[in-house]
Amino acid sequence: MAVAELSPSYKTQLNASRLSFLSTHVPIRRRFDVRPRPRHKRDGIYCSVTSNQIQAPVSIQTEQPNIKSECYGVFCLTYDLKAEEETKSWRKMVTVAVSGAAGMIANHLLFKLASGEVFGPDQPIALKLLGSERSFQALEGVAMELEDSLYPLLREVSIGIDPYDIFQDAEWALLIGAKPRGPGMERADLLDINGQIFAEQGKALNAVASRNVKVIVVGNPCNTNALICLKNAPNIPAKNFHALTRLDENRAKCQLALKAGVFYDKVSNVTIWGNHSTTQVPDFLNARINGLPVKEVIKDHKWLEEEFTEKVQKRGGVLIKKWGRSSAASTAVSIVDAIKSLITPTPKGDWFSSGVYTNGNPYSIAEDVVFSMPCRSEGDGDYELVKDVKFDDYLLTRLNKTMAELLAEKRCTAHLIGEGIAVCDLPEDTMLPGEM
Ligand SMILES: NC(=O)C1=CN([C@@H]2O[C@H](COP(=O)(O)OP(=O)(O)OC[C@H]3O[C@@H](n4cnc5c(N)ncnc54)[C@H](OP(=O)(O)O)[C@@H]3O)[C@@H](O)[C@H]2O)C=CC1
Ligand SMILES: O=C([O-])CC(=O)C(=O)O
Repeated sequence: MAVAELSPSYKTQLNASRLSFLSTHVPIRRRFDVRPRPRHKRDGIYCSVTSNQIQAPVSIQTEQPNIKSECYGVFCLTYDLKAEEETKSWRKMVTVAVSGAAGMIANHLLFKLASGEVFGPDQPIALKLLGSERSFQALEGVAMELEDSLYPLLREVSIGIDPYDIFQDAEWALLIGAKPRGPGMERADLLDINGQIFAEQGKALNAVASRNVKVIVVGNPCNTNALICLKNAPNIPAKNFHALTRLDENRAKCQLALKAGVFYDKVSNVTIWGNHSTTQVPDFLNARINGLPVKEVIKDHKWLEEEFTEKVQKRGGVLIKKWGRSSAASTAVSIVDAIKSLITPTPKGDWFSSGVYTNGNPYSIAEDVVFSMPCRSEGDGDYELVKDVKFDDYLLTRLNKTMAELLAEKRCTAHLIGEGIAVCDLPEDTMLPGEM
């Protein structure tokens, strides 16, 4: 299945005895074994997991023809880490799988993950990058850039096109890859095409990922993709699945700060309710500026109800018009924020937004959908929904609209979640933030 490749630059650096060691004595072990290794042996960085269709040039033969995959490139090097005192205080490796890894968002995100910015300066990381035949070359390019960045914490990188390989033992799965909606494409078609991707990835996570994997779905339509993914992964707690609405929260905070003339760290308690679409509801009723209710600080309530809400809902589309492509850097930042919100205790009195499974929610939101709601975490990867939030007629009317949209998306993907035949009666104006 996998074909070994030694990147030419490394080939030239290796002396003959090392090469002969690699070609004959590479210990055959699981690629993603992250247990501490005796004698501080370290894998190289770059390992490829490919399917039969991908013809990577062969340069290392291990003489065991039945081996499904093997290390290659710099990933095959071994190092004596005895001298590296700092590694003694490092934590156990964390394994992070990323789909759409050759895409624009991933191109920002991967380097943040590898740098230690996300999981901390004592957290070694294994990155497992999922692409496709279409993107495999680009994926190799991404892996090469990761190699060349010499991140001390980045201990393993593997690339591949089979989610059953790439999701093996994943503790985090950041699902970014999804087909963009092309001109003339019906939203129902988009839901179906992407839904199939997420159904397959849900099955793969169910089969091979860590039982406590945390899944953040970014690829759009992310709420319904997350629902499809979790429904296809019955052995993983539904609570572990998130749809990314943190970018919307960040956008809302920015607009409120701008209007109030304060720096955005003064804005707290911002909830995005519902779907990551133009029906999303940025909640200014419960949000605070300098600890005060937003409505006491921003007296222009018409602006809040009309301009602010629409600005947040359509920010993605305005940016696409200016930039010519959708938000990538700020999305990557918001994925980092979303992860950090789960692995660090939420500041007292505050909360964060995430699209999560609605079963058991205290707000009377329909069960069995993925809906963005206010969450708090102890920093253990888990979260609880915030109970003390207020509702008024304005908020409730909009909550009902975004809920109706999500229920329609769910009906439209019934065939992917084991609920029979799909019926697509999506509201006409169902749009992603980037579509306008
Ligand atoms: N939730 C949020 O807040 C946001 C979500 N998004 C969404 O994130 C996703 C990724 O965005 P971005 O990284 O900018 O997009 P890119 O187009 O740069 O990358 C997307 C990746 O998706 C993969 N993909 C999977 N299936 C298909 C398919 N059938 N056809 C084409 N490509 C496919 C491709 O990788 P490969 O070939 O390797 O599979 C591609 O590299 C999009 O769905 C976008 O709408 C964007 C911004 C914000
Ligand atoms: O619509 C898109 O693809 C981009 C998007 O989600 C956003 O900018 O929020």
